[in-house]
Amino acid sequence: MRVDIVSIFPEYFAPLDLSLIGRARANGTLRLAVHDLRGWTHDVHRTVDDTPYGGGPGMVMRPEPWGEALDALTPAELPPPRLLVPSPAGVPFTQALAHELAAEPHLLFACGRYEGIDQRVLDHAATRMPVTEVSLGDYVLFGGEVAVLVILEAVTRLLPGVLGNAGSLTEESHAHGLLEAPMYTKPATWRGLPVPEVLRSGDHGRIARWRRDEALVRTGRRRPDMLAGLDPQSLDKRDVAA
Ligand SMILES: N#Cc1c(-c2ccc3cc[nH]c3c2)n[nH]c1N
Repeated sequence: MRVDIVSIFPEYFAPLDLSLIGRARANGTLRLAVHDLRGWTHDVHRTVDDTPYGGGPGMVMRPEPWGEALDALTPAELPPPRLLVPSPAGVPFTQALAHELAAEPHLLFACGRYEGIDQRVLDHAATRMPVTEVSLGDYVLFGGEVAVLVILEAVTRLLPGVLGNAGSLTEESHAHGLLEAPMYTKPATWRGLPVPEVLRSGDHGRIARWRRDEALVRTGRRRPDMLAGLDPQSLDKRDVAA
């Protein structure tokens, strides 16, 4: 997968040299480049923002640098990337969207700052490539960089070979529409607290049932909205009894 990121704070992405993302870059699974938007400005102050038409607080990111940046990163001889624009007004970023993005050959992230990017940048880009405004959640950040770090981590861990134990992907929260069950490791008793006996029973059928029940109960208590969204086909009669 190729990933390009455009930001006025390229140093925000230094952490992408670390850990599993760093390894994915080193082995070629992920080809990532970070670009400073100011490289596409032409004035002495390298200006990227201006006052909003119609008035209002703050500044808006100018379209010209963005237009030149997106042109430079989407050469006509290559298939267009999917443009992702973090925004409080975006569609929710979910595990399902992470899987969708993990199947894309080329992602291009546009990190806004100030009050956001001039809308015409997105409108014009949409004439040449798929554009998705995406939001991490219902709160407001200073800019898109943190969102890109989150999205990139969620997507990269889904790429083949990145996670040493691909089995993790099948049992984790949101992998099957539920929150994951509680996890335990040694010692068997810690500060007087024992590991649930079933997990030490060696009875894999009982263990699987216990984990499913715990996942259903935990999801019902913490995220009833997820239960409401579950495909009834994914439940069996034992789930109903839980
Ligand atoms: N994704 C996302 C966001 C943002 C966000 C994204 C981009 C910019 C550019 C200026 N301010 C921003 C806030 N706030 N909250 C979210 N869930």
